Amino acid sequence: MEQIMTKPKVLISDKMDPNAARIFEERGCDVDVITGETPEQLIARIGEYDGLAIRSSTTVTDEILAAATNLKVIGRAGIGVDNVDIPKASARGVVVMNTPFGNSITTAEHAIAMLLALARQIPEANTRTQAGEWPKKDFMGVEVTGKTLGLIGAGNIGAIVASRAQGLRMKVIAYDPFLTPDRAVELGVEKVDLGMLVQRADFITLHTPLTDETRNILNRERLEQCKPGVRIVNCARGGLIDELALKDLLDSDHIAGAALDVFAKEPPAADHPLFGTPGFICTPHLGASTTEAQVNVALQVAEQMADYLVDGGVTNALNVPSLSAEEAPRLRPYIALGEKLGSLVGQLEGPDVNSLTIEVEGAAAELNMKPITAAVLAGMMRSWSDSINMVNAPILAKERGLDVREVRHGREGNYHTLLRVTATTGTRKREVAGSLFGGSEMRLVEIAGTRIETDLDGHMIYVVNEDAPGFIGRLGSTLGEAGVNIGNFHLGRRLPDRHRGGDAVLLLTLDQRPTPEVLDAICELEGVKKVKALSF
Ligand SMILES: NC(=O)C1=CN([C@@H]2O[C@H](COP(=O)(O)OP(=O)(O)OC[C@H]3O[C@@H](n4cnc5c(N)ncnc54)[C@H](O)[C@@H]3O)[C@@H](O)[C@H]2O)C=CC1
Ligand SMILES: O=C(O)CCC(=O)C(=O)O
Repeated sequence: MEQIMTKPKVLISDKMDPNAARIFEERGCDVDVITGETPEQLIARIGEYDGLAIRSSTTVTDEILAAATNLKVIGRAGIGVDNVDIPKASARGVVVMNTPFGNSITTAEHAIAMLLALARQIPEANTRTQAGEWPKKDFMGVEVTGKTLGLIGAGNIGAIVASRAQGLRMKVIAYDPFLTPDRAVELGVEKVDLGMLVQRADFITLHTPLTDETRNILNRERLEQCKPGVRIVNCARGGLIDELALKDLLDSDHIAGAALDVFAKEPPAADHPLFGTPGFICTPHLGASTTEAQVNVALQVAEQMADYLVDGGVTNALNVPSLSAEEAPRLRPYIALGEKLGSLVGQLEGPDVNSLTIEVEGAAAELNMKPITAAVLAGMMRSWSDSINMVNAPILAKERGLDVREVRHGREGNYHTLLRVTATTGTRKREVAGSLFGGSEMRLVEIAGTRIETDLDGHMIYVVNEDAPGFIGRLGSTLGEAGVNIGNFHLGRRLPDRHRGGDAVLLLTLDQRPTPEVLDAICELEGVKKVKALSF
């Protein structure tokens, strides 16, 4: 993917284990650690950075992204990315990554700790005992052994909670629309619907992201349907539970206990209605706060971001396909070739292109095609519109309704490796092909049905003319009279017959950009059918 030639600059804007800064430095990045800034301060600063490493305190809004004119990647040292406007980041071509496993054990352990704390009312018993009381009779707890735990969300953290709860001899049921029956068997959990879960569970723990579907998943109605005496733990995201309804149902003793690590608004107001409610306990979003988890996520986010900024590798990105740091160097010349071929068809056909076919053959057919396709799209659309890169090009192509096909040929062709791009508009079809010589030197090898072999570099002119004697001389004189020097000259006859008297295709590299007057003069030469200035 995109590679930075100067030293990449990274900002760590949230409190993060120092290993992150160390890794960035070791990987050749300049790094600043500046935490606790206001959004305005971040907006003023962000323009100078290529990478932004965050936890949950920094909220990356479109305003911040708009000011982040150099930003290539945002790395979340953690799982939830609801503090990043991912659609806006994608539209601006910024990769968003997270570390999906680094803190999952820690967060699952926190959920189990909260569950046991609720079952035995440990926080309040502790407070009163240390205050000099001996309130033994006020704290009758419940055993968890033999009780039913209802998991809402059985992904990474939910699965770990299930295994720990099974160790405590609990029966685990789970509501997760994406949980397959096979996976449920593997986890040893019973898959149920949400209605069934709330009716049967003695304890409920939540482990979903906050989405439009999960917001208020435990709303007042669902909370009222819960088994009387239920205890609920949320170490996932605020907003999954209706906090006011939770307060009312704790007050009425329908719910025996609730433990929140996360709140709809963080930090919550000092007079939050749940504070002081009997049976309610909370922690300040501590789910991921262990030494082990913070080292894990810091190391992982820094390695991933450096892979991208230094080598072009992409891991755990939420808005682009993965590309390993080993694959990236092999793909880099194809990405460059794809961008050039895309740019060529984009310049020749303009924004009328409505479908694009990308074919790979020979050695190219062994590679991950997604980055090559993204490069062709970026090259093509960048010739019509600014701020396009490999991250936002596939999204913008989809928005435009561009039909994009990828074809991988097993056949052996004339070239060791070949990338062919065919763009169609309502009326025309444009086919170009390129190859790599010596592993990395790119060449255009076919255009308009004509075999040719040229670099696509600098200022060029593309000419289609009737193949007749004297034309090249007249063209040379026209350019010479205008003071335009020809650097390179490539000529081919159109396939398949390549007969004399048909059309010829010329690609000229010039030392300077041709003026509109020069192009008009070439257009007027006898036999000229098409002239187009190109630049790469
Ligand atoms: N308190 C804390 O400090 C931390 C909180 N978290 C939160 O925990 C959440 C879960 O993390 P992981 O398990 O790693 O994520 P995950 O992506 O592995 O699992 C999420 C699960 O939720 C399920 N899900 C999605 N929509 C659902 C719906 N409408 N109803 C029921 N299930 C649904 C998915 O199918 C998936 O299995 C994260 O999204 C994050 O917000 C994560 C780490 C630390
Ligand atoms: O970074 C943190 O402390 C919060 C972790 C978290 O919420 C997450 O990883 O989703």
